[in-house]
Amino acid sequence: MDDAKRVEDLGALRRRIDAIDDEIVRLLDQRAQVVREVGALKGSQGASIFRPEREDMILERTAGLSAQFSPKAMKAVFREILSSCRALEKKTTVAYLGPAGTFTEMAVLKRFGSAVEELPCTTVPDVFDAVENGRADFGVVPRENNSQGSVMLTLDKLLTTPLLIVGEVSVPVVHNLLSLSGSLGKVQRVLAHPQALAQCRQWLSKNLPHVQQQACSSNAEAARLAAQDPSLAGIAAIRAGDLYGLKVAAAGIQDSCQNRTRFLVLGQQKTHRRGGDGGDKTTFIFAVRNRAGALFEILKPLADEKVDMLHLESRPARNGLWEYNFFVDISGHVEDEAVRRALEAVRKNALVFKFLGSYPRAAD
Ligand SMILES: O=C(O)C(=O)C[C@]1(C(=O)O)C=C[C@@H](O)C=C1
Repeated sequence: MDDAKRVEDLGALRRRIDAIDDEIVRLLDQRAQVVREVGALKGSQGASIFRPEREDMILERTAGLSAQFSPKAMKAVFREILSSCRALEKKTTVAYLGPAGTFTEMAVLKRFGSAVEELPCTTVPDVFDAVENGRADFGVVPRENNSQGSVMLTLDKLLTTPLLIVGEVSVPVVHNLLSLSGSLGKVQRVLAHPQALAQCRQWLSKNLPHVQQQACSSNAEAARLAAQDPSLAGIAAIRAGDLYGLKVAAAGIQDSCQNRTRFLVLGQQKTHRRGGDGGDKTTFIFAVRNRAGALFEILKPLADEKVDMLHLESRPARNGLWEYNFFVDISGHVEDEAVRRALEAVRKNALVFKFLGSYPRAAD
């Protein structure tokens, strides 16, 4: 085939691609038009614009439709379509534990897509305050890491906040050693959030045994500082490295390759039932009087109603009496009859009871 023919063929193929792209945009515009109508209808009923359970259904349904693309690729495309469509209904502001480049920001992007106004906050309580005071529509905070356990500041705020949990996001935690040079030999001090230092302990003691370690308020802050001094390296996500112009000195240095963090999405309005097997999750807090069999008795209605308990955790009630608040995650939605009845029974027998929300369970 001569060069002229090849250029002609390439031109023809690209013209076909352009025509298909025109069609995709035409369909996206059509979708946007319908979403605007949904927005107007919901606005007139005072219904919430963000419907995570509906978005999850769309993401899952469309993930399996393509003959060419993987479910992961389809989800990435539709996440952004949903994000832009939602923004046509209403601008959404999301507060999160910042700065930009943290895993919490990655959780924001995974749940909401990029068509949101981001409000980075310096502490977990600040995120709660931003949503409680109406400066943000939603908040995203870390709840639990599967190797380091619970985030106490989040649990403590859940005890008193009027907000509800409206969703959860699970993010794989991949730590990287980032520096200006990208050379391991030049690193004289490693900076990171204490959780990240703990999650990379074995790697650090094996590969940088004599290098000093310094705790920072966040991994993104560690990356920011590393960008100012060539002798420093920060442990952070690749995204933080991109933001601060750092190179990768070592990738994937976390000790567990299963390392994930679960984040909670906080909001003002209840989330509707998604349904399906294991599709929803409900979280509540209770306290009981300290006597024999109290915990067994209060949880018995869950067993009676065949409600699956996913997580049980205690925190000191801080009243000086060695009493505890219990944080519970169960499978199902409060709109499910069995869950409603079980929660009613728990509420009746508890000294303290606080419903924190029913929401779609993170898919991965
Ligand atoms: O179905 C809705 O309630 C919509 O507002 C539409 C839509 C969408 O783009 O499909 C947009 C935002 C919601 O979070 C869920 C879905």
